[in-house]
Amino acid sequence: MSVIAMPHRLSITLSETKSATTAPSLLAVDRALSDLRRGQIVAIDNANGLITLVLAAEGATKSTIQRLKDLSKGQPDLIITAARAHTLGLGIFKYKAVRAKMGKALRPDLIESLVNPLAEFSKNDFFDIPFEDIDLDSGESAAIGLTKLSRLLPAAITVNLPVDDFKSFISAENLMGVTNHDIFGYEEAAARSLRAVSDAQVPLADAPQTKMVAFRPADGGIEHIAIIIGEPNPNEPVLIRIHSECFTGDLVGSLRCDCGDQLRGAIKAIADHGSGILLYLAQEGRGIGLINKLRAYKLQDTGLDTFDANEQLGFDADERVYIPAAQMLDHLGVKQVRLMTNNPEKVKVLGTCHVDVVERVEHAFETNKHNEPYLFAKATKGGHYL
Ligand SMILES: Nc1nc2c(ncn2[C@@H]2O[C@H](COP(=O)(O)OP(=O)(O)OP(=O)(O)O)[C@@H](O)[C@H]2O)c(=O)[nH]1
Ligand SMILES: [Zn+2]
Repeated sequence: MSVIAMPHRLSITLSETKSATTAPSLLAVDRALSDLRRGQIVAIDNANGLITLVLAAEGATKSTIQRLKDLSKGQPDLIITAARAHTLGLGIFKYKAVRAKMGKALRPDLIESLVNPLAEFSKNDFFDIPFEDIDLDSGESAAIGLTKLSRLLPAAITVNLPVDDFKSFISAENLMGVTNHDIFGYEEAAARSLRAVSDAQVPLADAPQTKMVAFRPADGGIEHIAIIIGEPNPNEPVLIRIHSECFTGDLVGSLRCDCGDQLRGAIKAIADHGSGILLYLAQEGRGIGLINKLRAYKLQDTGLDTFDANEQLGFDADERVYIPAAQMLDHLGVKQVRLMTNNPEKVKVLGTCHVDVVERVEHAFETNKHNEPYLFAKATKGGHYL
């Protein structure tokens, strides 16, 4: 470990190598995510003698479904979120995941129509399929968690089977294995393991005195960036912006949202103030990923608002977590912040992550005809300040 003396009063600790305390559970989840995205089956150990074999619903094919059947000698189910079930008109469910006992109807085309609101479907196709609630701590709930972490549509094809020796089973079948406990704890554990791994001066057009610090979790997963402008004094409230990644708005100037203006506006405002920090969090599309955000945009073009579109896809209206932001501020020695945001939820959630938000600083910009419906929905439904 080396402590880098910064030209300003903040100091950061850089990890020389990958942390020796790398949690094996993080690694297992990370590998499972990659297998899932490649259409592979993943095995979840539920620590109760039952394992859950999982295939992501998105991209499932006849042959991968057949492999799941062969491995389990059983009939897999389709698991969707309660949000998706609700938008399909299947009623209100108690927990967040719902089992569709599809039986012989478990075909890629019908799966697609159940999980993807952009696909054609007829309600007649599934009117006789039984749907039931799934316990929060089950392997199937963990399977939904894995698909969300994979930034795929939140739906999984699963089958449970009794297995005495999990390790031997996954090794014999050449499957990636992970526990449900690891999956449920992944986001928080990854955030807690964030370490500053690299930093450099990067003069910006509107803020020449800028340093960027890159943070990486112990499993080598998703990285976040702190943009430090000037010389913030950690003994006083620091002016900060916590900005969620928006490829379309930040990078290529999309007019559908206000992100680009907020990003550049924050940099300018911090530079004008003299010092502060912008945390650039890799949680594109309020945590659903770019591909799903584009799907949400397509749904919004049919008249849905930004929150309903997320729910049609099976996601929560906002899937973001702010533990990474709290962890980065902690590493930078920042205790009290003046937060530039119009989102009351950010202020509230940061408080629960032990960041003392002493002031909310308004951060609104001119609207345009393309982003007005989005900003209107955020204000009227999301409670954002205008
Ligand atoms: N799912 C989804 N995400 C969107 C949409 N429009 C923008 N986003 C994402 O929303 C996020 C906006 O992030 P922020 O600007 O940090 O947050 P905010 O909740 O608007 O709060 P502020 O601090 O007031 O800006 C980014 O990740 C964008 O990619 C949309 O229509 N659907
Ligand atoms: Zn945006």
